[in-house]
Amino acid sequence: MRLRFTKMHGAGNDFVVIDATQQPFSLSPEQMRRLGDRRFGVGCDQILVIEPATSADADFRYRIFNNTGDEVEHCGNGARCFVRFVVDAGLTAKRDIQVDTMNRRLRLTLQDDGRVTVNMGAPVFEHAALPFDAEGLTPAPVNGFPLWPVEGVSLAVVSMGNPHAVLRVTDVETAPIETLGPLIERHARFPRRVNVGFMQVIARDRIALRVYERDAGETLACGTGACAAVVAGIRAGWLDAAVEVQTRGGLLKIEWAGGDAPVLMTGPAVKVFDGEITL
Ligand SMILES: N[C@H](CCC[C@H](N)C(=O)O)C(=O)O
Repeated sequence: MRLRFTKMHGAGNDFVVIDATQQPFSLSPEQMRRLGDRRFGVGCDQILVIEPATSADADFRYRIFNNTGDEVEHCGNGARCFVRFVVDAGLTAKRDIQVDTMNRRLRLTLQDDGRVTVNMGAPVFEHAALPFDAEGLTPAPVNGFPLWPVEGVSLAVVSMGNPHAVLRVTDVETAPIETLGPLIERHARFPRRVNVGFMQVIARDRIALRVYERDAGETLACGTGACAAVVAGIRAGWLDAAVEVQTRGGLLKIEWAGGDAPVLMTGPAVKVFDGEITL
């Protein structure tokens, strides 16, 4: 089938965006994998599919597939690229947009400087939300926030709609991403696997972050991972309510007032090229 797409990135986390409001979308998992393959297809971390809204007060629905073809619940960098796409494609005249993902309602605003602010919803700490199996583990609380011993490190577990395990490291450049990342990503205590964040606290308002993502491996940035890391850092008493997150692909700003307040993420969204592919 011939498919029109747009290649985009948010802080280096890259996407193939499919407008399914203007063309039928029905790819098999194998076709999705080929689309996402950096040698046999277009190549990306995730595939974003834009669909008409299915609820009255939303403007769109947007689905996210990792480049393995697995559908997932949320993608923060992708949400920003989604807004850039629908505005540039003339699919909406709005600049404040409401979109439904698999399990959340996001509110997004395209700023005058071209950055996008996303209301990412509130973090969830219940283990069933990830899911995380803490059976038999004794947490080591920091400032009353439980960190869980897994594979010899202390993990904060946070759901942003998708699952995150965050550990604090002294230097992200020397952190054992390649070994510990996959070990935790597919650890038995995370039955639906997990995104693994390695956070270096530089100051109370600045961290460096690398994320070994579920399915995709290390990406240059992870929006939901940045939210999860800042939330964990605030709960542990290491961070203030507004934090600049340095990722390998660029800077994200994350704000969280605590409790059941939503996490706000602001960052870039860039179109790279349009294309067509036959799958
Ligand atoms: N790999 C993630 C999905 C993409 C998240 C990330 N790209 C973001 O910007 O939030 C997962 O399986 O939950």
